[in-house]
Amino acid sequence: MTAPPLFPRVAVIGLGLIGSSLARVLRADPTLAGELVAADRSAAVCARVLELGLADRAETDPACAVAGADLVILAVPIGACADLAAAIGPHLKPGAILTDVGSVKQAVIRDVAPQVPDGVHFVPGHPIAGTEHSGPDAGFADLFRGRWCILTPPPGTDPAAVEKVVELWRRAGSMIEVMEPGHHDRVLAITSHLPHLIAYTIVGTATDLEEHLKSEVIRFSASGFRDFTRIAASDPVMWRDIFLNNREAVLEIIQRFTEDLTALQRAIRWGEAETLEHLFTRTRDIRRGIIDARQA
Ligand SMILES: NC(=O)C1=CN([C@@H]2O[C@H](COP(=O)(O)OP(=O)(O)OC[C@H]3O[C@@H](n4cnc5c(N)ncnc54)[C@H](O)[C@@H]3O)[C@@H](O)[C@H]2O)C=CC1
Ligand SMILES: O=C(O)C(=O)Cc1ccc(O)cc1
Repeated sequence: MTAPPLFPRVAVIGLGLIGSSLARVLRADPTLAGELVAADRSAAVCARVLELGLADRAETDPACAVAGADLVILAVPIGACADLAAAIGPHLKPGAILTDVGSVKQAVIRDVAPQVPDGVHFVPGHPIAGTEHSGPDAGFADLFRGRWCILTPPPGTDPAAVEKVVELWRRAGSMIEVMEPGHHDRVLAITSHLPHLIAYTIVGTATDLEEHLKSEVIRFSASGFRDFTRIAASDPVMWRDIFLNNREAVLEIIQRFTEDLTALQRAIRWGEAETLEHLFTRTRDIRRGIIDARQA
């Protein structure tokens, strides 16, 4: 007799880039998941998910989708989590595990935890992997391979539930780190949220240029600007929600960034060659450190 899968029934809510990538991981490993139920508020997404063979069933009503599920994964924009948690909370099976993939953790915990009934285990998570694309066709099973996934379980969370979510991400090929949610939000403010904000700003500045200059920018765009346009093409609703929900940490890091930018502005104005070279040497060391860590 074969052993039952780790999660006999899984419900994935939100079948965009991340949800559909996870669905592909779950589909590929019968020892990981049994029945897979998809829920998305878009009927078109539900239909596409079934066409792609990513789920056994697809529902537009999340409450129907979570009934009887052993694992429920929220993979929707952060701003949708509060209402969604309220809608599914009463329908979660006792003993079920609820997890999410949101890019900000304190706000999601604030919005979701109060809706989680006793006996259901909430293990918040965040895969540090993605692209600028959205929707069920954009997902792929290898998205998480070799990338970090950060879990931020509240104190007192059942260790067996945390271990099961760790195992899910291990099977997706990720490396796992457990972190306090506030710390997660500060780290991501600098490593992910500020870079996206800078990209949106640079591309916005180029967009506002006079017409003739703008067409030259597009025509002759060198790789630096092109890289920024990739990031600035990321989903507007998702990033709106990230900035609104990681307000404190992002404002703090913008303040520091602005001070550093002003210092650079000053160095350029006054021709302080050494200041510029010194900073650019330090930043090159950071890049080398990242590459070395990846190869280690
Ligand atoms: N895109 C990325 O690179 C990464 C995204 N994340 C997080 O993953 C989550 C999902 O992001 P993506 O997959 O990129 O988004 P996406 O835009 O590709 O997909 C989101 C899906 O959720 C559905 N949806 C929205 N509100 C809903 C609701 N109330 N009920 C049911 N379905 C709903 C949409 O119809 C859509 O199909 C976000 O919270 C984001 O912060 C985490 C890591 C990377
Ligand atoms: O596409 C990129 O460069 C990303 O940075 C993807 C990404 C977006 C949001 C996250 O919370 C994690 C990863």
